[in-house]
Amino acid sequence: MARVDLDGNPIKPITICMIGAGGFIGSHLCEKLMHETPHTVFALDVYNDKIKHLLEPDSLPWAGRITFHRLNIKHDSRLEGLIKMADLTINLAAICTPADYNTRPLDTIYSNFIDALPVVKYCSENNKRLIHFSTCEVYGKTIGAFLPKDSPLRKDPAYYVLKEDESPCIFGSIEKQRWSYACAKQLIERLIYGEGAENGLEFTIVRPFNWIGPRMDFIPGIDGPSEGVPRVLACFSNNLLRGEPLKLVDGGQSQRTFVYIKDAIEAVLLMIENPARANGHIFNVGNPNNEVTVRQLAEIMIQVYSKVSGEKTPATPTIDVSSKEFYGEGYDDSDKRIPDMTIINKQLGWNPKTSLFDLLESTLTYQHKTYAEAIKKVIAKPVAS
Ligand SMILES: NC(=O)c1ccc[n+]([C@@H]2O[C@H](COP(=O)([O-])OP(=O)(O)OC[C@H]3O[C@@H](n4cnc5c(N)ncnc54)[C@H](O)[C@@H]3O)[C@@H](O)[C@H]2O)c1
Ligand SMILES: O=c1ccn([C@@H]2O[C@H](COP(=O)(O)OP(=O)(O)O[C@H]3OC[C@@H](O)[C@H](O)[C@H]3O)[C@@H](O)[C@H]2O)c(=O)[nH]1
Repeated sequence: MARVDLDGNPIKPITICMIGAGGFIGSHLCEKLMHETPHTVFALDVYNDKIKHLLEPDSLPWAGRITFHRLNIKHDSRLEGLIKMADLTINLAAICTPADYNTRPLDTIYSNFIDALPVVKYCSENNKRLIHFSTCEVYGKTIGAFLPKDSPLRKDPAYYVLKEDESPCIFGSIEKQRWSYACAKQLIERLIYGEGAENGLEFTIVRPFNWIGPRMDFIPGIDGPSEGVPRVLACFSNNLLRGEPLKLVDGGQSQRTFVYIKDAIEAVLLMIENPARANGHIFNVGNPNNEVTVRQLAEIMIQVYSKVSGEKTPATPTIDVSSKEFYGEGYDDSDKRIPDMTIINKQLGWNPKTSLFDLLESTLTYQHKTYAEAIKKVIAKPVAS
């Protein structure tokens, strides 16, 4: 049965240059493209651990449709040629773990702005379509965050719902270096938008709202550095696997909406295969129905993990820590992230399906299956004298 786009036109196979294909989102996107479409992928990244299962053995049904190119886009002459050979470039490459933003602000700014400049240039000069991954963090803080704590207006959606074509970008002061990432992402968005307006670049910008699922980041001391600080799903998974209390930064009062990676990848495939509907647009991709405070997230994960692992919940399941202690100087946070869904509904007819409980059940099942044995060995091993 020939595959058709949202307007009933047959979808013809294309070649995609995917930068950062070896990461969390990239690995799921490569899986989707190999399993469900005829498209060809050049997978560019410095690592390929998360996509190795797609690259070998040669007997895989899609063999030949995905090739891995180990390169660092900061300084690799192969980049332009690969963009020119493809029909579409998807740029996922970034330093995107908050623990780095205030501790490695220069690397963060270079990674999220400077290093993306040649990608945009090569696409624009060669009339190639670009799908660029930004972040919901470009919205920063809500307008409501500045209202008095007891103001009834805080309940008014006009003060907290985040809309691509209306909401401002509100960051903390310069010494709050956490915002180095979001501000770099804002400026690359503005550059891409300008290339579209002035030079006709066909672009789509994606603002992910906390996509979570298997293969996100790493478990410190197992498949990442012991001192590494990944994003909250991996931090909490690590604490649960080790039977440690989950650390709630500044009491875990910040709110987030989480969307299952598999739902979100559906939205990206719609953007890839419906260029006429996606070009020129910025899209929120998230699940407004899955809002929790970080403390509530911890509580649900504790409950689900004990169901998945059969282990009982430790006496002290959570502890509060200060952001200064956990992240160091210059941390700041987004208070609330609820995506307005009007534009993505209208253009692509996409909506998320998976509840927070269900996505956490499948993700923690994966985490427990993948890491529990290795963690037991590490815990059992006497500390090196
Ligand atoms: N996961 C989310 O919830 C989320 C939310 C908002 C924004 N994003 C954005 O989506 C994109 C992908 O995020 P992710 O969650 O998959 O992160 P990730 O860290 O798992 O993936 C990023 C990948 O880019 C690669 N990369 C970084 N710099 C590179 C370079 N110079 N050359 C080659 N490869 C390089 C990394 O090796 C990594 O594999 C990022 O741009 C991020 O800002 C993700
Ligand atoms: O162990 C932890 C880890 C994190 N947290 C808190 O959990 C919340 C989420 O933290 P994360 O590290 O997952 O990342 P954030 O949601 O703040 O930003 C992320 O959003 C989407 C993308 O732009 C990036 O992947 C990243 O910037 C923050 O309030 C953080 O302070 C804890 O309370 N305890």
